[in-house]
Amino acid sequence: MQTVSLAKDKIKVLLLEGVHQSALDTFRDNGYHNIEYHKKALPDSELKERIADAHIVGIRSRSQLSDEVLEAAKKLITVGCFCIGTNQVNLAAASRRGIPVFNAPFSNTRSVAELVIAESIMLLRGIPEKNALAHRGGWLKSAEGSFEVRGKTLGIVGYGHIGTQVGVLAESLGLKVVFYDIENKLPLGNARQIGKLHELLAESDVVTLHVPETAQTKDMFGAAELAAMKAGSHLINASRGTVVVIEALAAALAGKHLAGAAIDVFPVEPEGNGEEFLSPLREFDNVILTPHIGGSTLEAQANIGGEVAAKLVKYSDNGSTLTAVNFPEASLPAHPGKCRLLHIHKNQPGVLARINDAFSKLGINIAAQYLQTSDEIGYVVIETDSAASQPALEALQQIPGTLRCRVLY
Ligand SMILES: NC(=O)c1ccc[n+]([C@@H]2O[C@H](COP(=O)([O-])OP(=O)(O)OC[C@H]3O[C@@H](n4cnc5c(N)ncnc54)[C@H](O)[C@@H]3O)[C@@H](O)[C@H]2O)c1
Ligand SMILES: O=C(O)[C@H](O)COP(=O)(O)O
Repeated sequence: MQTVSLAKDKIKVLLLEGVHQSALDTFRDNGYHNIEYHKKALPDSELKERIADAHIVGIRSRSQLSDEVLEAAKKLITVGCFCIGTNQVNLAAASRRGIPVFNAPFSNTRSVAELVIAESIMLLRGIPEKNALAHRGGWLKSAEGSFEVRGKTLGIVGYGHIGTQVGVLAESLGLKVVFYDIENKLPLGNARQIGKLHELLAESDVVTLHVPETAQTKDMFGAAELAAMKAGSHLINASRGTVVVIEALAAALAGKHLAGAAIDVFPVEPEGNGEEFLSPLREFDNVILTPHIGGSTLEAQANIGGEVAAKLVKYSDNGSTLTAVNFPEASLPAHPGKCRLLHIHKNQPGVLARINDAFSKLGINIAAQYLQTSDEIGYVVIETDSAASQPALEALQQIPGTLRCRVLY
């Protein structure tokens, strides 16, 4: 069990993958100066070493926080994903250890949507192959296979934060928008939800994928889905590399069933900028290949840095878990003049009663109390007078089912 009650200069913040300067500024502005910063993701063994004494860790999509890595992170109180995806973190393992995980659900969505729109235009004009040819000294001035996007149909798979923005931007260019989602979604503008994926595929000139990485979306686009797409249509994937079976896509391109594709994410991506990018798609001039940069604009990165760092600081200072992706969400007011105890436990009957009973026996007055639960986790926040903080913390540590306790002054 972990007990953390530390001065800010003792709290180590480990930031990886070159998160934006705005994250460092936010930590420093809030009194967190013990920051270890790395421009890249770390190999597993080094990650385990560096994370061992970290209280707060910030990553992007590259670092894998597996059960094993989290096991090595004995002091970790919270994780920030400075991106949207949280599939790189074993969320269940983090929950089991009482570690809330935060992300930036909106800040890079516009950047992805803009890229997708640009790629749709490029693909329908046949620009990728004309561009590639020109780089090799060729000249292909022809209207053959070159189309306006106006009046064409864009099929969006996953109509969430990114998919909806893609739809709105696409309509402003005169595209018809259809979408497929496992949930019933409010269609924006004139967009139309289609209940069956294959029906969407049959009528779309461009299909763009915006689903998260889940067990259900793994290999979601294989040979059958690609064959169900209109002959001469295009596929865009800026979601996750596991969603498309890349060999099946290569076969659909080789057989000329698809006229082109734009792929930003891959089943296996290079560890860093120095490493060679290997993919069966490299041979196709009609495929736009981008190195997972859908969300990589300076605007997005600056916003994400400030947003996620602020969430981590707030959790560390005040206990708020609002928008945590794996944890009961508690929005907590400031606690001037009181000490705040955070108690994270397995969600089992009787914990709150035991806490109140223990405090009552010790004569500790509870000034305020909050409880939020999820299936697995219970999160109790208690305010007492500062003088009572130590006995209160000791009492909390004895409660059966306790995963972690922390005191905030
Ligand atoms: N390329 C990049 O740099 C980049 C940047 C940002 C996000 N992303 C990826 O894009 C994904 C989507 O981002 P978002 O902000 O729009 O997420 P979101 O959660 O707002 O939307 C995802 C949508 O997909 C739907 N969905 C889930 N499973 C589905 C399924 N099996 N079939 C159809 N629909 C399904 C959900 O209901 C939801 O509407 C992220 O999870 C992330 O992996 C990539
Ligand atoms: O999940 C995301 O937001 C994207 O995949 C971007 O990830 P990145 O921050 O590693 O570019």
